[in-house]
Amino acid sequence: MACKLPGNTPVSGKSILRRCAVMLVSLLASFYLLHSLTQLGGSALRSPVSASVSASELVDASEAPLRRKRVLHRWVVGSVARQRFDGGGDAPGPQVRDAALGFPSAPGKLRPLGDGTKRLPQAIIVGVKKGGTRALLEFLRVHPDVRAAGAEPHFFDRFYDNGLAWYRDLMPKTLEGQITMEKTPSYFVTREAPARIYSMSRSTKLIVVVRDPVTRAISDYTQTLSKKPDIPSFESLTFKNRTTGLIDTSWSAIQIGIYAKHLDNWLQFFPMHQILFVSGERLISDPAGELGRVQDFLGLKRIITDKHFYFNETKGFPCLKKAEGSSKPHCLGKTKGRTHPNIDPEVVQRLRDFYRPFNMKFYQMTGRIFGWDD
Ligand SMILES: Nc1ncnc2c1ncn2[C@@H]1O[C@H](COP(=O)(O)OS(=O)(=O)O)[C@@H](OP(=O)(O)O)[C@H]1O
Repeated sequence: MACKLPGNTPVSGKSILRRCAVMLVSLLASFYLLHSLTQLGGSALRSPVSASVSASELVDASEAPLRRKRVLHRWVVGSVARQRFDGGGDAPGPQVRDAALGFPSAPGKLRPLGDGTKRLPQAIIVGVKKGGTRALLEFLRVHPDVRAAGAEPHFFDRFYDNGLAWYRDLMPKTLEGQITMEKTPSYFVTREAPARIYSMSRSTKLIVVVRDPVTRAISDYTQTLSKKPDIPSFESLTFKNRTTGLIDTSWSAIQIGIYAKHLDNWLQFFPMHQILFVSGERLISDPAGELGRVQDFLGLKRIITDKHFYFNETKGFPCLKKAEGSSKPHCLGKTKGRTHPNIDPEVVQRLRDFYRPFNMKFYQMTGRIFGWDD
């Protein structure tokens, strides 16, 4: 390698050799440093992906930034945030995602990462599917003393074998005095759920959002239809035998709405005063009113009031003026508030007749007339 010195400065041969050696050493040192840095950065960013990425994920280069964001995300907030993304119909809005990532999307109640402790939930929204459970949780998390897992953990029905430590790890960190919450609507109809929740903590507060079982069934069917457009009609699924008019109570869309029967199961473990029933209908017509009851039940200061909501004409539902950790208005996503298909009025009437006695029993048990049979 030729060694030239800048300018025409007269120098001795020995001095040239010394300077050349110094330059060579520093050049080698720089190369080594650069190499180490790229190795470190490269492997750190790559290894979590290579461990979990599938071949199909690798083909689309346009996905790369998103994937990196996901990896970063996994590092920063772990499984809690991961859940926030995989909720299917319950996918959170961008502000919630940014908050989960620890990005300060807006001034609010975001605290530096690492604050607080992960705790098992003291209150759980246990049901019912299509009752309005997502709306309730999104509204509740506006409260500074409520922190909630984003997506549905399904611990007490699907993942119980994973153990309580696994479950706790899904929870957000909370500070002293804050309530940890989650919602999984399928718990309400899971036989084992009451005993399991009881064995976690007998003082767990339970919330059930209930809705007219007929519209709930149609809503449930609408959701299934959106995923599997080829399923039989609602009318044909409703009956075991259409001519005899025998209702198929084994169809989950019908079964879930027999609230009195499921509630019986919970009352074997929890006293009535530990369960709050929220009207899905009132949650739409008077969200602040229902949220007032929920805050009282949870022992929270009534912070969420009328001022937090506005009625969005396009959505046809109440929305938040400001979502948690954001200064922007926030409505629930497209999967909430779907248009239902028209159902044969005779079938609807038949279902109303079917549910009436169960509804009456439910009103009696809960001490609240929900008005589904007016
Ligand atoms: N504010 C607001 N915005 C949008 N949607 C609202 C709201 N409040 C209640 N609802 C009703 O919530 C229904 C979905 O209930 P869930 O969130 O419990 O569904 S799920 O079980 O989690 O899939 C959903 O049912 P569908 O109308 O059938 O889509 C809504 O009627």
